[in-house]
Amino acid sequence: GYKCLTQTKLRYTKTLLSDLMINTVDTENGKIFHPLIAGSVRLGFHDCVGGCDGCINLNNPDNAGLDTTFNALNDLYARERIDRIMSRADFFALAGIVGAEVGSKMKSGQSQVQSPRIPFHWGRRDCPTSPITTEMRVFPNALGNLTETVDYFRRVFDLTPEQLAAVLGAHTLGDARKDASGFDGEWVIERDVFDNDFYRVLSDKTQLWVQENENPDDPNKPRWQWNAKKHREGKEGIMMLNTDMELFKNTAPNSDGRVTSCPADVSTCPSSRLADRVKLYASDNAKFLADFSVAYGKMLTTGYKSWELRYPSLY
Ligand code: HEM
Repeated sequence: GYKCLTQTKLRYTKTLLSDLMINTVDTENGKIFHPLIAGSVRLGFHDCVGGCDGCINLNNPDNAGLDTTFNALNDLYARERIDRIMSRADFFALAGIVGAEVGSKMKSGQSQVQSPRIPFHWGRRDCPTSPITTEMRVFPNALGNLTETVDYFRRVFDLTPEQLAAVLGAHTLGDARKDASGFDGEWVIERDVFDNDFYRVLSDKTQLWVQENENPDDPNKPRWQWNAKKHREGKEGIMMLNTDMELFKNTAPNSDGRVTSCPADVSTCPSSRLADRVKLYASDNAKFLADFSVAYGKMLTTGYKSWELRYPSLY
């Protein structure tokens, strides 16, 4: 096991991670983005389902799309001998934290940045086959309704419904891909910027939310999602998953994820019980970042008793 982690070594590892995230770029539709920012925040979450253990099963379809981030982080961990400093599970959790921090600084033309402050404790243990595993963990169903999602996050992460509403704001980062999850599009225009934009877009009626199936040819794998008609003229596809939309609207999807009550205009469905939270976060970025930090920080300690994880020491 690891005996101690100093603030100095923690700061050093965080710098390696943020440099990697800033220096790794990709382009889509002629726009540059930093895929490891979103990927790291998602990986931090996925590694902690069933307990944070530094082990990912890339053959689980719910991990589709994580491979780029997984490989880049594992390369860094090996190349810089971070295995001398912390477990891989600690490293993945730290990457999630750094992803949110770097994303919060990606806003252009902003004089004063508001950043999340996610607590980092260390002492996580890796599974014996780290970084890979054949274990099949169960991830939330993107076609599901609010009750299912609230139950999942209470059971798996001990989060309250309000904390669920806060962590889903992570979807302001990154995108969903046809060749990964089968869903398609970005949640907001600026996919690298971590702020409360997810809630502003979600609660914006002028987006004209319409439910569409992105995979109509395979009846066994429906991919119902909410597309914003406002942006559909261009290539930019702004979308929400059912589970995102359910934070704001009570859409009553059936078991396939299809909505029949308001598919052509979500604004005609009634408000969900978390709609006021969505509006609160939409109007208050500092409050969102504070609540996100607590809830995501809690997710990143899943599977450990409080005394098993420690703050880094000063010396
Ligand atoms: C109801 C719960 C959730 C569902 C159903 C869900 C589902 C998904 C899906 C389908 C994708 C697209 C994957 C792809 O096609 O590449 C995605 C991406 C993402 N998710 Fe979630 N997610 C949930 C909760 C969360 C949480 C709690 C976090 C972190 C706190 C998170 C962070 C992300 C990020 C950052 C991406 C973008 C990844 C990238 O661009 O590489 N998600 N999620």
